[in-house]
Amino acid sequence: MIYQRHIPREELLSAQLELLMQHGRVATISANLVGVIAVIGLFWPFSYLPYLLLWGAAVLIMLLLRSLFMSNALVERSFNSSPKAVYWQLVIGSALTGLVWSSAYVYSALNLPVTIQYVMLLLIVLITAISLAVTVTIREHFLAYLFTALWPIAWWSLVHYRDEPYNLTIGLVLLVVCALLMMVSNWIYRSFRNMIALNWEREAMSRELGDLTNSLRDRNRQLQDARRQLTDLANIDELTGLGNRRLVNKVLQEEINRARRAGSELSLILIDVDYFKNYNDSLGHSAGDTVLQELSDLMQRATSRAGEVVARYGGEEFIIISPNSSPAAAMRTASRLQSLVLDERIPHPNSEVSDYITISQGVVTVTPDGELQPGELINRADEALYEAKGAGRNTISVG
Ligand SMILES: Nc1nc2c(ncn2[C@@H]2O[C@H](COP(=O)(O)OP(=O)(O)OP(=O)(O)O)[C@@H](O)[C@H]2O)c(=O)[nH]1
Repeated sequence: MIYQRHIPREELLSAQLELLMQHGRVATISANLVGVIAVIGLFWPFSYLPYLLLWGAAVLIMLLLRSLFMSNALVERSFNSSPKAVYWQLVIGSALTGLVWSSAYVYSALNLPVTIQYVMLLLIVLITAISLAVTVTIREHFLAYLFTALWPIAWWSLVHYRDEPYNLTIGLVLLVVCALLMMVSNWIYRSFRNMIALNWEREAMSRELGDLTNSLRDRNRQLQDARRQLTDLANIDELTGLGNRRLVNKVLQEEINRARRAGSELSLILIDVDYFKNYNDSLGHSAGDTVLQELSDLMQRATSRAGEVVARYGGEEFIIISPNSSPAAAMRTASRLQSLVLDERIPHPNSEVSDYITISQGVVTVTPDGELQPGELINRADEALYEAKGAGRNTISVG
């Protein structure tokens, strides 16, 4: 489920701070640096040089500290851990820079030719415009600058309207400019904030989508496992743990196809317990079950060739599918199984052939042609088994 989320205030502030420092750092510092150089150039002929240089050095140190602070905050990502602290330091830095420019203007108005005063005003307006463009992601950062740079100049000009003919105009125009800039900064700031919030929401949603995709992938894997387990269960005989008739049909078809392609031999051994009905009747059905389980273990021990499959074909009938197996090899497997069963000496109280459990086996080997079907192969093995039964049981007959 995807929810419409709204960016938490702290995260919004962190994102704004990062944007401001990434994009505003170089531009703000460069604009102020150019301003300092311009002031030194303009004031040079009219001021006491050591004081001017001292002022320039102080402002440069402040700019350098501001730049270092921003670089540091970006590297250590302190705007994430303590955004409020970074916010206030940036706002204070901005206010201090504004004060530098308003005081420089007042100084020029009081001590320097009027042309220099106007050039200063132009310079400060330019720096303010640059500041607006690059630092407005934090509105207060820009407003702190505006109210310490242009705002004091406006009021100073109005108060000293008699000193210069244009002071009144400058004061009034600057008040209007300040009001306009406040409106514009508010408008740009809102756009930025929406952009950041939208971006955050998009990232949050894509993160959630990623989580959803992962959990869907997990569920899919679980379903596939469950399906595989179900298929396995459907192919397994519950009593003996061997493959069942369903598996025999599937494997036999596959092995016939493979042997047909490879032109190789395929052997089948059909096994039946002798006088098993009598055994059940004498010792009970559950004793019969135990015998079937013991025999299935022996069959697995008797098979050793790669790809051989032992399965319970039904009732007390078992089957061994032996790929790439010659008649001689199949006969060896059947003989080994017969010996193992006899060696086990499982008492049979009512067998006409032995005092112990015995089995009869029908063996058939084919090199499948284009026509051979699994059923035909089973029938041939069944006929051989029938022969073995007819020959007195506890025997192996080859079909
Ligand atoms: N205990 C037990 N008996 C089973 C199971 N499945 C089939 N049988 C029994 O196996 C016996 C098979 O008997 P028949 O097919 O008459 O053959 P037989 O008595 O073994 O005689 P021959 O095969 O001719 O030697 C039946 O009594 C079935 O009830 C099983 O899962 N457990």
